[in-house]
Amino acid sequence: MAEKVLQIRSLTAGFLTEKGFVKATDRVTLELDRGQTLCVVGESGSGKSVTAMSVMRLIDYAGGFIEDGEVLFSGSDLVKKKQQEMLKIRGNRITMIFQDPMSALNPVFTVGDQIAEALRIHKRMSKQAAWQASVEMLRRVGIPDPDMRAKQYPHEMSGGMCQRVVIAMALACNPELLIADEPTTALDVTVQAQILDLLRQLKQEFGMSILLITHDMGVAAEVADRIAVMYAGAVVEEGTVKEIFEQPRHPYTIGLLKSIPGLEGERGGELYTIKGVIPPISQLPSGCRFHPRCPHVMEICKQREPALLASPTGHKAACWLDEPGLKGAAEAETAASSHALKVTIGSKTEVTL
Ligand SMILES: Nc1ncnc2c1ncn2[C@@H]1O[C@H](COP(=O)(O)OP(=O)(O)OP(=O)(O)O)[C@@H](O)[C@H]1O
Ligand code: NI
Repeated sequence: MAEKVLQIRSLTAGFLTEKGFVKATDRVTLELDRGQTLCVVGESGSGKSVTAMSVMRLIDYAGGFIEDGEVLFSGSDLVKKKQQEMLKIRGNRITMIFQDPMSALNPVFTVGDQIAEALRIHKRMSKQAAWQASVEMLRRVGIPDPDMRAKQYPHEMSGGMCQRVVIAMALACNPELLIADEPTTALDVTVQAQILDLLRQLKQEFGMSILLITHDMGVAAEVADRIAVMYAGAVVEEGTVKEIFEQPRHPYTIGLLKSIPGLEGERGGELYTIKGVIPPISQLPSGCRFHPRCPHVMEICKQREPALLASPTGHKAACWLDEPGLKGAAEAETAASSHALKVTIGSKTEVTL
């Protein structure tokens, strides 16, 4: 069995509002093997960032809190840690990068100084050693002329270059886990691909694990080992990239795959959209949270919540269609209602939906 760097168990986190406690994640369970990349995908508001913020215990500072569950990092529960203890972990053993690199950088310090600062705090390096290490980090993230660049301020660099600096900062302390929340969303497509390549390469070099959050299935196809699909605060499907793309089990996942833009399907280029909107988690429907939008809804879906069940290979889905006995009827329905749609993701994965 591979060693687990992160085990999120039944994590319920949310915010105190005028209406009381409002959940943003609902019993989220996720696991990440050491050296692997887990992508968490889902529409806006599905609870991806709140999950990440909970792992970092940054949720405490965003007006929220963890109501229940465990976040085991290398076996110890971060939920039970004091913020004082988290200071030694955050920015050191677990680091995080965000969508907007500018907001992660301080405009009044040179980028070299900012990377060096992390090393001085967490690794107690001397000023000179930290500076040298930060120039070396800039080189490793593919910044040309790192000696000169280290002396520059963030505003003197492009967005893509700044994201490289942020990655250099995040990796300087050699973290066990990197959490990346939509790290390429703000960048243009070419730069996006370069940053994804860089993350893939650095994961190998540094032997770290990555939890990557994205709403983009194409990004997940590029970098993930495993993919977890979240819907309205809950994980509805989880499996290897191959399982998710070639044998998706949850109708929500199938909908997400069908709505990947820029793919040649047999539908004349028209983009598929999942009907309806994601409900606020405070107003979840009865039964399966996806049932009002599900093209295969059955009576039981309206009444009872399906459990997230694993197949023998570990591919998990929370859907009544998987229930033996219910499956036959549903398959007949599915065959009648769906047209075959072939999509190609990048150069690797071909899926028939
Ligand atoms: N500071 C906050 N106060 C109150 N509610 C919040 C706060 N931050 C997030 N939420 C709520 O928590 C839920 C989950 O939000 P979250 O940011 O985790 O979604 P997400 O999947 O990351 O979406 P996106 O793709 O838009 O980033 C949403 O309903 C959101 O409104
Ligand atoms: Ni988010």
